[in-house]
Amino acid sequence: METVETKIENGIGWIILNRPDKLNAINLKMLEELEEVTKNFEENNDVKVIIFTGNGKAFSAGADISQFKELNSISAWNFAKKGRRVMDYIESVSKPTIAMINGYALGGGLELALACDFRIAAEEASLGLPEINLGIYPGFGGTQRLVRAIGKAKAMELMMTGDKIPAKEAERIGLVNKVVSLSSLKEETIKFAGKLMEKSPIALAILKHVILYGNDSPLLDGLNMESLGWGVAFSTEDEKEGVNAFLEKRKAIFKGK
Ligand SMILES: CCCCC/C=C/C(=O)SCCNC(=O)CCNC(=O)[C@H](O)C(C)(C)COP(=O)(O)OP(=O)(O)OC[C@H]1O[C@@H](n2cnc3c(N)ncnc32)[C@H](O)[C@@H]1OP(=O)(O)O
Repeated sequence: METVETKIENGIGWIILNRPDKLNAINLKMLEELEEVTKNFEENNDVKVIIFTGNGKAFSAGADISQFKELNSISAWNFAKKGRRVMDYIESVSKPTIAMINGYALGGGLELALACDFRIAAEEASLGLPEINLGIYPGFGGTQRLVRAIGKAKAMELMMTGDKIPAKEAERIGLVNKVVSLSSLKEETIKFAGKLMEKSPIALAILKHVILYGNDSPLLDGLNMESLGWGVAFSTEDEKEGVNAFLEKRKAIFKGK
């Protein structure tokens, strides 16, 4: 891989954006590699949780602006569609995903973080969608995901002013789940991932699907999805284990079966 590093450690699949001299700006190559490594981790049984982060002082400063010089309306549309497809894929992965935001998360970088299930940020991080300052606007799904994450008023403010906000403010408005010091970011993120790894991966996968797609559907469809998925959970060994463990007053050990 040219633009991302990967490793698997203790059930965690790490995807590390690796263009630190360009603040991990997302070019076409990185988009392609992100898709490939995410697919590999989705299919690898050793990976229970996927964590995205960046090398150096940024998570990612967004799409690579230097590539914009060559774009016309059609190629820009195609670039945006490709980026969107990759972000949609990352969002749809059946395993829990965490964006570990170590520094700048701007533009397409924040859009990548928004495609993850959870965002844990360092106090020093700065977040925003500054595309409007380039005469464009978010194109990797941000116009839709940010509104759903924090509500229309704040989302419109962030996108239409292009202001960057510190991690603490991002936490206050519900854009990130947790803010910790940079020195404890990795440890705290691993601890959070550990909590997820104790759960049934099948129940998590069904739950994630119901939350994501149920909430984008009419209420009745979402509620139907919830009941159907709830029934499906009863076909698993994990459900039997969870219920038996409670009744036998012991900790459940889920096998993902
Ligand atoms: C077609 C589909 C598009 C999908 C929608 C997404 C759009 C976007 O994401 S547009 C990009 C939005 N992001 C930005 O506008 C942020 C741009 N960067 C900055 O404003 C600053 O770099 C900074 C505030 C994040 C950090 O400033 P500073 O600490 O002073 O660092 P430098 O500016 O010197 O940056 C170091 C190095 O990195 C290059 N770089 C930074 N961001 C990008 C980027 N988004 N694209 C390409 N290159 C970037 C910067 O040019 C420097 O490179 P050198 O000059 O070669 O050292």
